[in-house]
Amino acid sequence: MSMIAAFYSGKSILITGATGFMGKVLMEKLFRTSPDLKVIYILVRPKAGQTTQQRVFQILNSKLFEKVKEICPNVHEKIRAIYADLNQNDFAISKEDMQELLSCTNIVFHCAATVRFDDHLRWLDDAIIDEITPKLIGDRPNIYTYTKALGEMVVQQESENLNIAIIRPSIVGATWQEPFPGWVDNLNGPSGLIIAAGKGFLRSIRATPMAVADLIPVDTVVNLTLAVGWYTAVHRPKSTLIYHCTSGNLNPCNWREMGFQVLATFEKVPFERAFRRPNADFTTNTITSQYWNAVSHRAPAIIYDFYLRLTGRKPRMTKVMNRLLKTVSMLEYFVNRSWEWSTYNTEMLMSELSPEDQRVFNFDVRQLNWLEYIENYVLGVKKYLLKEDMAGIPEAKQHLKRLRNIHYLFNTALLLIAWRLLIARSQMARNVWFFIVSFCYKFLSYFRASSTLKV
Ligand SMILES: CCCCCCCCCCCCCCCC(=O)SCCNC(=O)CCNC(=O)[C@H](O)C(C)(C)COP(=O)(O)OP(=O)(O)OC[C@H]1O[C@@H](n2cnc3c(N)ncnc32)[C@H](O)[C@@H]1OP(=O)(O)O
Ligand SMILES: NC(=O)C1=CN([C@@H]2O[C@H](COP(=O)(O)OP(=O)(O)OC[C@H]3O[C@@H](n4cnc5c(N)ncnc54)[C@H](OP(=O)(O)O)[C@@H]3O)[C@@H](O)[C@H]2O)C=CC1
Repeated sequence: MSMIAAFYSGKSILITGATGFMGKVLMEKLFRTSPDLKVIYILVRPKAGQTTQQRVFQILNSKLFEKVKEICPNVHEKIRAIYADLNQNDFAISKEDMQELLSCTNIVFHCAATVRFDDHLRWLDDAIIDEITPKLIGDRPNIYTYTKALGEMVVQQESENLNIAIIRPSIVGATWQEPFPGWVDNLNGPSGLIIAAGKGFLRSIRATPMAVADLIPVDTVVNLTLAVGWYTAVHRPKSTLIYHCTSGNLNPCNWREMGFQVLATFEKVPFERAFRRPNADFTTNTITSQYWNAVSHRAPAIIYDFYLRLTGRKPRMTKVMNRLLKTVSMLEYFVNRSWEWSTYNTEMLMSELSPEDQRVFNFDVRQLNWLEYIENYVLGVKKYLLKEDMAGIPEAKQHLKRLRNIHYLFNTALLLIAWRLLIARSQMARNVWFFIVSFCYKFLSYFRASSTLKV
């Protein structure tokens, strides 16, 4: 019997950010392993024209929750969606709901956050904020990392007699094993770049090939989170423990290996209707990177937009490319550095788990096979983000062959034009050209003569 699963049975649990990537996987795992938990309160705000109830309905009807619905058929009765907006005073939670939460909640998992890198700080006048932001964030690469640090500080300062723990995941990726491999539902982190590369938009990135690609599967983060919840409540450590949920020092993989495997998977399962053939060059040099941005990214976008204009359609590729390059530039900080995270607390926790718990709540990233994981990740991006059917693979491969032929044709035409221009302007180029032509002619004549002799 899993002690962790038993711990959550009969409990009332509050999750913030349950509609997000990690929150959904957390909720799914809780229902699957502790189906007799009492209730999960989730703080939800209406979004994109959907009410809070519609959002919950959509989550429960997604593929992610298929297994849960078999194990816990009354799952919808065990979710209590509470209207909330964490940006508002008292989170905009009604008095009755707040009362219920305060009196019934046993455990809180706080996952909500805005994960955009460029959100604005709000408390002051915009002009003042813009001026002081660089000073406030100091060496940090963006407002996101600065506000995460502030969040940790507030939690530690205000915790009083609560048992709390902090989990710091690195770059969270698709599921490794549970409830099935490769599940992902948003464009953050590597997922957006995998799409951009697979569709042939992104062909070069300023990244350090040997830097550690510290990815961590979302189900690993969730398993650690649930184990931490159990340990913190049962063992009540004297101080607030920080758990690094990272792969870098236990099972490192670098960006070069990762890029290579991503490209290898595109060969087997290409994405549909690619703009260009997928390729991923990593360069550390700023000038080379700018060159590739001009030649490999902006120029094809401009040419394609020209073609769209010629055929009476609205140009759009330059806009898409500008957005993509902006996103890539925001992620560059993380792909050009390696960090060493202490996994002392995480390993200590692992040693405290029973063999059964180590199996059910596995967060031992040493068991992760990167090649298999990345292949499943790319497949997951294709299936769950792009919603592409596997039946379309032969057509996608044909399309890539056509793109390759267009590429060869285009390059040959370019070479001929360049050569023609050179010949027109330079005596030396003309001499080289006549030398090559006469050499080829003599070569062919010799072979013709020798084959005639044999006959
Ligand atoms: C073979 C190569 C593999 C190489 C693989 C390298 C992986 C290298 C990963 C490093 C990753 C480090 C991460 C560490 C720490 C966290 O893990 S924190 C969680 C991660 N957070 C993020 O990734 C957020 C990054 N994104 C942003 O901050 C904002 O989207 C940006 C970059 C500022 C863009 O803002 P914006 O111009 O206002 O654009 P926004 O309205 O957000 O979106 C515009 C369009 O772009 C799309 N979009 C948004 N985000 C993305 C995205 N990430 N990608 C693509 N499209 C996107 C939107 O869907 C939208 O499309 P439409 O709806 O218009 O059709
Ligand atoms: N993804 C990653 O690579 C990493 C993530 N993390 C951290 O893990 C946590 C979860 O991230 P992830 O699931 O990827 O992020 P998502 O963007 O997928 O989810 C964020 C969640 O927070 C909710 N939220 C944001 N603002 C508010 C608000 N004002 N009121 C109510 N709810 C709000 C969102 O609700 P809604 O659906 O309504 O927008 C959503 O449920 C975050 O704390 C993040 O910083 C840490 C390291 C890496």
